[in-house]
Amino acid sequence: MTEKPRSGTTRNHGEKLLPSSPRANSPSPSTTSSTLTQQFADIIRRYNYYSEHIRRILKDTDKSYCEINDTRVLSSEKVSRMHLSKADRDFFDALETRPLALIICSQTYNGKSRFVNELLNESLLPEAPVIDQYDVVRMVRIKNHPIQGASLNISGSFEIINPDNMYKNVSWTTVPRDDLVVNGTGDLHPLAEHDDENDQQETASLEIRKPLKLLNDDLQIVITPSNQRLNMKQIYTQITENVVPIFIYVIEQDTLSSNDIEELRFFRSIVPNEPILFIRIDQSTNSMNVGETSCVQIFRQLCDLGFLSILGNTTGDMSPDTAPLFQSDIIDNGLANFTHFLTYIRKHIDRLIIRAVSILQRSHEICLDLFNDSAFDMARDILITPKRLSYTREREKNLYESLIALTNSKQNEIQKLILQAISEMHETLADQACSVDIPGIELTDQLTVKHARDLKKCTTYIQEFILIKLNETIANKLLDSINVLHDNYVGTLTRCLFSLENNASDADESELSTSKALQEILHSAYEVNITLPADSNLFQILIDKMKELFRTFSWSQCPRIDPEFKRSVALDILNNLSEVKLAKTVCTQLNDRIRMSHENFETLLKQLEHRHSDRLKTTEDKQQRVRKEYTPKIARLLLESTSLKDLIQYGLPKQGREVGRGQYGIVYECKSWANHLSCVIKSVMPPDDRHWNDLALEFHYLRRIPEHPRIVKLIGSVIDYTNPDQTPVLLIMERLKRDLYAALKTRLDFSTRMRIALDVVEGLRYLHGLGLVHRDIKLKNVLLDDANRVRITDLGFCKPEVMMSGSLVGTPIHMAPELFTSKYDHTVDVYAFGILFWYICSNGVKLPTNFDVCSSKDILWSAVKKGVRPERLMDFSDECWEIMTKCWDTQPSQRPYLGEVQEKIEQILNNSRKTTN
Ligand SMILES: Nc1ncnc2c1ncn2[C@@H]1O[C@H](COP(=O)(O)OP(=O)(O)OP(=O)(O)O)[C@@H](O)[C@H]1O
Repeated sequence: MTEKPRSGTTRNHGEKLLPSSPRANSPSPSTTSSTLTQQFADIIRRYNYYSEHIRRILKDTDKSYCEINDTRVLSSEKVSRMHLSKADRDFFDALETRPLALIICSQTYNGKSRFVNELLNESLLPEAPVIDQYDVVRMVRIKNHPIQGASLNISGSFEIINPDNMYKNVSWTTVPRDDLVVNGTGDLHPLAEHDDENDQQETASLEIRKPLKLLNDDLQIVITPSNQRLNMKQIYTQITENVVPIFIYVIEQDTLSSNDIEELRFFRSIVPNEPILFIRIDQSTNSMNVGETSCVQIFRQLCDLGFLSILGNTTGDMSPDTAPLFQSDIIDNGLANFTHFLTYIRKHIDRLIIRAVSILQRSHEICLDLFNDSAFDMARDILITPKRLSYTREREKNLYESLIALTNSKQNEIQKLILQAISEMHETLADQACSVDIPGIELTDQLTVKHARDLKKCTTYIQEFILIKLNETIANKLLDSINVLHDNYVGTLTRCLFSLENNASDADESELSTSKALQEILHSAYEVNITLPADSNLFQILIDKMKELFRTFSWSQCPRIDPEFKRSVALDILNNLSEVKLAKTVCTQLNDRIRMSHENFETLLKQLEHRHSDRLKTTEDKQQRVRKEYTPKIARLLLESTSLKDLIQYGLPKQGREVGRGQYGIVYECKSWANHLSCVIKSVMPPDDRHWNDLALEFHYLRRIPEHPRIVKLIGSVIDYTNPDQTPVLLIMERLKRDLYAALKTRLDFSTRMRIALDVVEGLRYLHGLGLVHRDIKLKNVLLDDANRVRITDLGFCKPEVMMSGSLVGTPIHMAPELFTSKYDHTVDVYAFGILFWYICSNGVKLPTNFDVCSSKDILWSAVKKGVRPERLMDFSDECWEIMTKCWDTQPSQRPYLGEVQEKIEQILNNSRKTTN
């Protein structure tokens, strides 16, 4: 698409933007050839103008997404969610690179030629009887070109079919029959043989180039072939090749034949969402009167096919995603004037642009949602991870101390356990030892050992056998007594470590392994070793003890290694075990083991803390970039895409008289816009990028807030690009009667004022419930309707708590002292409400004297920081005074919940009503 100069750039603010809005620029009822050409040109200019904006927004969007991708503030999975789909990209590519084409279809060739000739206002195509209904007619492409010419083109190629078929020195005014009809004769014998070359000749299209006022580089006409042996799909591919199609179906017979119906049905099946404009013309070239009966009949047939609806088509609905089938339309008596035709073409083109801009808008919305979610996740991570780490440390310390205390206190118990195990198993073990096979020992016929060292081996083997058995029993008993602790501590610790591990999952592998290592240590320290497997330390202790006991054993007697010997060795060890010594050694060993594990745990936890603190630093950087850089950038793109959509659909709002002024903009009345009566236009001219961003965020958050009776309704937005040096952003909102400042000037009765206070609290609670903080509550941002009910406005500083980066914003007298520390939360709104409530109770707009004496903003702020607040006025009741003083408490944590404030004001209101009654 090429850039087109804008025309009619004179502008009466709010009245006219060129290209003008669809409604403001409706074609005149009777369209002559020259106005038709003019209006067509306007439509195409408008299309180019908006396309250019869309291209720019798309380019900026791609650039921003690239940056977001490169800086990895979002995971690649999230980034892929906001990227445009392949189908969307193809759509943009088509809009950018292809011209629009009116694709003219009809029941007969004659219908098409009559319509096209009428549209171009010249006899370009031969009509009946030169071409008859059985002629095989080529597809024709008509282009605007300064030099007249024609050629035969093969579909899908830029080549012409054969140099002989190039029409040089075309001088005709009407295309000769032979150039249009396949084989020139018009006879297509069904049994005629076709080779490839003949097929190409037959299906080649005729391209006509000539100076045509109606067309231009961005608009062509394509006439579908007639009676060709191609199927509908091939025809569809051929006629839509390299163009953005607008389908026109000319009906020139009384009804649709079964063949027409079949073709239309097929068309619908291959492109269900493509709308068609049906244009009914009469059969006779002379009469323009069309019979009503046939009109009704055709209408019914098209309804049956699903192109039209008895309820009326929805061409007025500009939503790009809804009911595309019913965007088809029908025009009766289509050649009489082209008014309806032009209206349809403009709406169709608007729909294309709206679809494009909606794709961008949706992508921006997804991106901002992802930012919001990730800002929330990051804030939570930054807040919770250190707490989780210290909790883990605490729990482990508790576990360690309890285990040490337990093992110390359990020495007696362990001693008893050992004694009990020995006595329980005494006989059984002795019996089992009798039948034990000792491997790797060579015995004589008398069952004696051949070498002295084998006797020691036999003895050791039986001793070990006994100890393994004993070990199992003791370990199980020990484990039972420590199980309670395991459940209490190890479970919690494991869970805590697991979540730390999960937290670190976005980070590198080493963090994962640290967490894993901690888990392993936990298990080895407090679980695995307590089960005392055969190769555990406890076992080794017992073996060592045994060795001490049996050092004096004499082997000179050379006993027989028979069951009796085995039993006596077993009994020896069982009888000589000292449970006291064993228990003590077991406890010491357990203590050592636990202490060692505890120290390991501490070392690794420190490492984990370091890694998390590095990670959290990166997270904080990301959080700042998301808050301060990317969110405003995408919000601005969203403001542009949404505003462009609104501009195309509803045009520029008409600006009425000024109703108010803020620091950043002027508010004008506007009688109606976008089907809304009584609106205001807040016109803001952002002086720099920062203000642009603030405005874009205000727009974004206000737009995302579900409708609520206490929050002003945003109807839409438009950026006025008329003057490229000054592009005011117009936010269109519902109109209210006045602001609270104006209302208090006229004085209000007590219950009305309490009602207003309650409404403000309700609105604030709603915003806080959505995670938003208003940050600029003041008299002028509280709007009142005719019944003095409130709608909170000016969400310029309103942000989700997780997106706030501690900026100093607000209106001085309403600003809480902690705003200067950069660390604050939603309670700044409670503070501001306290000041607002002071005004409400004072029933006026006079500054509190304590503030009035401050000669500058800085003096006021330093007084506020020192605790200076508005003075109590004579007629303040205790209850009201208590509410305001609590709300403006210096300590944010001491300020009341708005729910409590609401209850108290309700009580005050009820009491006042009772007194009045
Ligand atoms: N929707 C509305 N209906 C009626 N009047 C409105 C509406 N919105 C704003 N106004 C009037 O316009 C004035 C300016 O509004 P605006 O939101 O631009 O600025 P502000 O809140 O007064 O100041 P600032 O933006 O500097 O904080 C308001 O004080 C109010 O009187």
